[in-house]
Parts: sequence; structure tokens; C-alpha cells
Amino acid sequence: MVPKRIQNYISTKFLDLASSCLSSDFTFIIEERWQAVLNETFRAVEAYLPTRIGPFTDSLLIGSNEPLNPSAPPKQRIPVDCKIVDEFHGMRLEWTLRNSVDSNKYFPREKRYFRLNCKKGDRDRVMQCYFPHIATTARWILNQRETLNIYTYDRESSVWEPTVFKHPATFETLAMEPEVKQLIKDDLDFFVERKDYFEGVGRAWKRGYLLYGPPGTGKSSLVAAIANYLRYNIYDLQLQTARSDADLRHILTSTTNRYILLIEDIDCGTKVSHDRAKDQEDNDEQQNSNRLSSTDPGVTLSGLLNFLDGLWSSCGDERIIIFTTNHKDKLDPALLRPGRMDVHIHMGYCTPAAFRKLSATYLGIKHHPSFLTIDNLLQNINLTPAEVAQQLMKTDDPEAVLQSFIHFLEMKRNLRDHI
Ligand SMILES: Nc1ncnc2c1ncn2[C@@H]1O[C@H](COP(=O)(O)OP(=O)(O)OP(=O)(O)O)[C@@H](O)[C@H]1O
Repeated sequence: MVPKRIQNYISTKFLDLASSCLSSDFTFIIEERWQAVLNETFRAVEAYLPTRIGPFTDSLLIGSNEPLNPSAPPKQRIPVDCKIVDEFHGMRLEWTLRNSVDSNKYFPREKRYFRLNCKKGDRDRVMQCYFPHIATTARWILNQRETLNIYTYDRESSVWEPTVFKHPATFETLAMEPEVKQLIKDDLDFFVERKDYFEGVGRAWKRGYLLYGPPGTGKSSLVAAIANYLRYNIYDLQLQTARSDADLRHILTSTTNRYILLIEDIDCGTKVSHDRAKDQEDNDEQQNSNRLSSTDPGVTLSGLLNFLDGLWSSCGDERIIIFTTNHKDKLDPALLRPGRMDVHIHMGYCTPAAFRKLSATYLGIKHHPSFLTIDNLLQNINLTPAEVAQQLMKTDDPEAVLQSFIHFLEMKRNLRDHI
């Protein structure tokens, strides 16, 4: 009397129920993304599991990126479908990394997820003890990591591609006014240590820096120094790689916590720049003035601002956002409004104090009778630290370098006087 389809439905449901009652196993699934942002549990497991590779692990991904140390053992990662067995407080925990392609989307994206199998009876203990243990261990591992990464966004595969970041710049080697340097370091320390403060005053735990100044004054070097100081990875974003605001959101929420988001030369090739002189002529274009790129259909200034301090700004924790520009005056005033970028840092021409730092770094000389002459000359000439550094690398005889540098400065001064 019962139609075949309903019979099948009932028997399938019955079998499901029976197998779930009879099976003593339980499975946790940990996907890479959680509610539109990167899943911190996934990231913690990713950092933790390589420490659990044991003699029974049957395959590993290995690789190396240290050309200067070829005899060092390669680094290990966990391949897809490889089983890792962990033991914790008497529980047996079986992990597997899986991969699937999300084909529903217009742009197919790879979806990675971890499966954790345990005994049904251990489920609560896994939630209450094991996952917190993973989170704590992962935090420690990530804090200890020796190498930093710089990520660039690969538009084709829609993922951030990491490269090892080994920039030698530090606050110690940076040539800038010592007071400014100290201010930046204090600001960074305050930021890192005051999660509770940011929460208490209802602000997202992020800090925005705008570095501006002529080319060669050390903006990129300062970014590197900040990354090395905080041990934060850098996500280097070219705004043009985002196809639309939605794409930008996806890109920005596919990052981990604790990072520097770097958008260099924000004035270049985008409509974030604001050429006031052209305002009148560009009336029609003003309709589209929100658009950052004329070839890409859709990243808008408001899309970017929304991530900076709009509703999306609270997605993610412990983020330093750095914009650099050679032309602050070309930026849209909306970007410069108080509260948008918390700290504006002017990277200027080489000052006597900056010269002393460069001399100590490049020549190993901290005091020299010729410094007075150099100070006087520098005060009247606009020379970037990059130009000074170039002059100081001319030969490996420090005395000869200083003499030739004085000649160079005098030549510059005479040239300027004749124009
Ligand atoms: N303030 C500085 N302290 C130490 N070195 C510096 C400084 N400024 C520039 N340099 C030297 O000059 C090189 C170029 O500097 P850097 O790329 O940091 O400048 P920039 O302001 O980012 O330039 P651009 O605007 O062209 O990107 C650096 O590799 C570094 O060796």
C-alpha cells in the first residue's frame, strides 16, 4: 500500500538513525571559513597538527625556502587526505585534511576543511579541553615562528600566496628622527597590549597608519621594520586585483588575525586619489568617483572605507592597516578624515640625525669631525635617505666615502644656487 518512494525514504532514514545510534564515533568538521571570515579554529589546527606528526603518519608535504642554508632539514606540512593521530588525556583523536571545490560560485574556490574523529563519549571533553588546548598551543607556536610571510593575492585562484619575508630593516637601522621612531614604537606597543582597552571603548582592535613622503624616504623600510618588530605577517594588497566590493570583502576576510595589511601607493592608478584641480572637469566622472579603477567594474572608495571603519571593520582582530603614498594631497579627503587612519607619519628628506644613523649603519662611524660640515649642507638640500645610502655605499673606505659625500653635497648646493 505504501508507495515505493516513501518506502525508500523511510528505510533510508531508519538506516541513518540506526547507524548513528550504533556507531560509537563522532565527527567534527572544521572549515576554513566561518561566518564569512577566516576560521580561527581551522588556523589553530593548521598550526598545531604538524607538531603531532608521528611515526605512523604515512605521507607528508615537505619543502624548503632557505637557499642560504641548503643542508637544513626541509619544513613539513600535512597533505590532503593524510591521517594524523593525536592522543590527549586518554582520548584517541584522528585528524584528516580534506579538500573540495566549491563549484556553485561564479569563480570556483577551493574549500579545505579538517575532519576530526573521536569517540562519541569524548565529544564534550574534546569541546571543553582539547580545542582550548589546541588554541593555546597554536598561539604559542605562531608567536615563536622564526619566519614571517608576505602574502600577495592571486586573482586567478582567489587565494593569498605566501612568500618568506626576510627584509633586514628594523627600527635600529631606520634613519629617522629618534623621537618619531620612539612614538611609533610606543604606539605599536600600546596597540598590541591593549586588546581590552579597544573592546572597552567599543572599537575594533585595529590601527591605521598613513605613511607619506617622497620616494626613497623609507616608507617601505618602515613597514618592514614594523613587521619585524611585531613579528606580524604582511598582506600586500594591490587594490586593482579586487573585482568588486564583494570581492574586496572576500579578499580582506580571507586573512588571518595579527597581520599588517599593506596598500602601497594608494594614490596611484586608482580613484582614491583626488585631483582637486580637475574636480570641475570631472563632473560626469564624479558619478563614478567612488570607483577605484576604471577597468575593474567595482571596487569603490566606500567599499574600502567600510572595511576601514564601517561595519566590516570589526571582522578580524589585531590588524595594522598601512597605506603609503608619495602624494598625500591627491588622496580623497574621506580617507584623511580624523579617525580613519589613526596615525599619519611624514617620511621626509634626510636630516642630520637621520644621516648619523645611516653613517653608523653603512660606515660604522658614529662620530666624525666632518659631520658638522655635512649637517650644515644637509640642512639646505633635499636629499632622500635612499640617495644618501647610495652615496655611502660607493667604496669600502669610510674616510674616502665621507669626503666624496661632502663633494656630492657641495655640488648639489651649487647646482641649486644656479637654478
Ligand atoms: N629612512 C630610511 N632609513 C634607512 N634606509 C632608508 C631610509 N629611506 C630609504 N632608505 C634606503 O633606501 C631604499 C629605498 O627606500 P624605501 O623603498 O623604503 O623608500 P620608499 O619611501 O618606500 O620609496 P617608494 O615611495 O619609492 O616606494 C631602502 O632599501 C633603504 O636602503
